[in-house]
Amino acid sequence: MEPIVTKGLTKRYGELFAVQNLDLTVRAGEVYGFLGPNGAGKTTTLRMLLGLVRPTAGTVLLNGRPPGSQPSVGALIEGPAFYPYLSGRDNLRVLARHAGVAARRVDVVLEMVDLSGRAGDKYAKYSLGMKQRLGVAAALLKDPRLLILDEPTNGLDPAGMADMRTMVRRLGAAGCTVLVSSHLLGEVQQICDRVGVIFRGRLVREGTVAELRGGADLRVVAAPLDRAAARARELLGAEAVTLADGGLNLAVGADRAGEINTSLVTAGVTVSELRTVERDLEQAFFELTGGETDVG
Ligand SMILES: Nc1ncnc2c1ncn2[C@@H]1O[C@H](COP(=O)(O)OP(=O)(O)OP(=O)(O)O)[C@@H](O)[C@H]1O
Repeated sequence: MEPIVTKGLTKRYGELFAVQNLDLTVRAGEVYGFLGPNGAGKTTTLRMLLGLVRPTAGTVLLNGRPPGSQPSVGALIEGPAFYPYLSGRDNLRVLARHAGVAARRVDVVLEMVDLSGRAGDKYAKYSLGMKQRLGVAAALLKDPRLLILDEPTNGLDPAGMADMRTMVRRLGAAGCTVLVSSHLLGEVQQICDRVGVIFRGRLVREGTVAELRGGADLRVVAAPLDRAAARARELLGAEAVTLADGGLNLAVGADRAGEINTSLVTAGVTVSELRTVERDLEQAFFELTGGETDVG
């Protein structure tokens, strides 16, 4: 059974469709990146997944059941409320008692988020990254099979972000399904198996990081460039050829490199460079959202 399936999920606020007709599937055991610029509808979607916001239309199934109080789902959706004067460990003990979770689980989750060494320190003394990780620890208390994290790296310094990434990867490797939202491509690119891109409330792409990148381009530097461009357009079609940085970017696979080289040389073009370049996710994201990103 899939941990998350939404069908036609929609939330309207007055005239505004915060989320529109969203079909999302998160598979068991994967780390799924929910990527989109600020205001794209990520938080609204996650709130609907957790049953905190009522959809205008559409359905959500978590492990085959409608959202609600399911022990198999943990979430960090907004800064969790902790007692500043209690230690991290004591804060978790309070939560564990409320949730009916055995006290010994507290040290297990502290270890999972790499806070064991600082568990006795007062929450007020924690860095933002440690506070966020304690929030994740709280979400893990009930040993959920599905973890939903809303922008867990928001506001963190690079070291805090790296710690959070390591932690999410480790949870994924341990068999937990994780849905993590972000407006930062780099984050998602580094930790996620699959990515869904949301823009203006709609899911505009879904796939693996590699699929989203759309494969590689061929980069050609040649002279005269105009003749090279004309020949490449004849061979590959105009839409596959882009002039950039004093060369050509060709949207074709590396398997055509030899053929392209021969064709250019035959046309009297001198080829000084011909190599494959990976398109990065940032470029794909930029194209999908028409440049309206908050790429960090
Ligand atoms: N309660 C609400 N009432 C009216 N409009 C809302 C409400 N909640 C969200 N919106 C609007 O819905 C859109 C999507 O917001 P949402 O918070 O889901 O985006 P987001 O992708 O999570 O962005 P961010 O990263 O900035 O939180 C925004 O235009 C927002 O202003």
